[in-house]
Amino acid sequence: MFVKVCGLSTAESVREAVEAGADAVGFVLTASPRVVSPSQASSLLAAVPAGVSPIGVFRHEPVADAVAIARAAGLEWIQLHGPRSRQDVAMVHDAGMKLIRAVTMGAAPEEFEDWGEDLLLIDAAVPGSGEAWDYASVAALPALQGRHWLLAGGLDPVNVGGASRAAHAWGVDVSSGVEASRGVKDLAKIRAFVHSAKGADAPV
Ligand SMILES: O=C(O)c1ccccc1NCC(=O)[C@H](O)[C@H](O)COP(=O)(O)O
Repeated sequence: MFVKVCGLSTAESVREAVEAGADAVGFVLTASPRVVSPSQASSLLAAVPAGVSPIGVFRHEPVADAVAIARAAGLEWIQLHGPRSRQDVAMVHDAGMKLIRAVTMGAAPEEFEDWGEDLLLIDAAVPGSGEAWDYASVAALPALQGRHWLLAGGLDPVNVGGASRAAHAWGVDVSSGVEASRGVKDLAKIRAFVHSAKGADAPV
């Protein structure tokens, strides 16, 4: 199970996610209670070892702006929320970067198709809201079969196992569910989430 922990803003929280076994860490570079500046994100990279992917998260920014900001921060991966096109995916790759394309669980069927992104992320209606949804509703979508995609929205250390199994997810992403209060990460919850998620696809 691939695990991404998002909305990290301190070196301690990055280290906790990495030591727990996270595969990716997310830095929010758009309007959010979790926002970090490009220079803060750049500093946090010191706590990210090779083999763990640091990802810059954007919402309404045009692709060119997101690419420029991520590049200034030293990031090679970006995560784009908001309405996007196949041309946007190509622009990210033409810039030499990798892409997580985020769609909401109620998106039109064509948005779940493979547009060439490196990973698809299926989220609640409002990103970073901590809002749970009917995870099983995407399990049988033909466009997802055999794909690498991340489940997000309202996950926490307790529900991640059942949610990922219900959705047939390849990986998971969390932010609110590992916080003590909005925008403030809880180190014990980060560790518990990564361990729960990593154990979720083990035989029971
Ligand atoms: O975290 C935010 O505030 C945010 C703002 C704008 C775009 C994306 C944002 N977060 C993305 C994520 O944290 C995750 O990809 C995902 O939405 C998980 O959210 P949560 O339900 O809080 O676990």
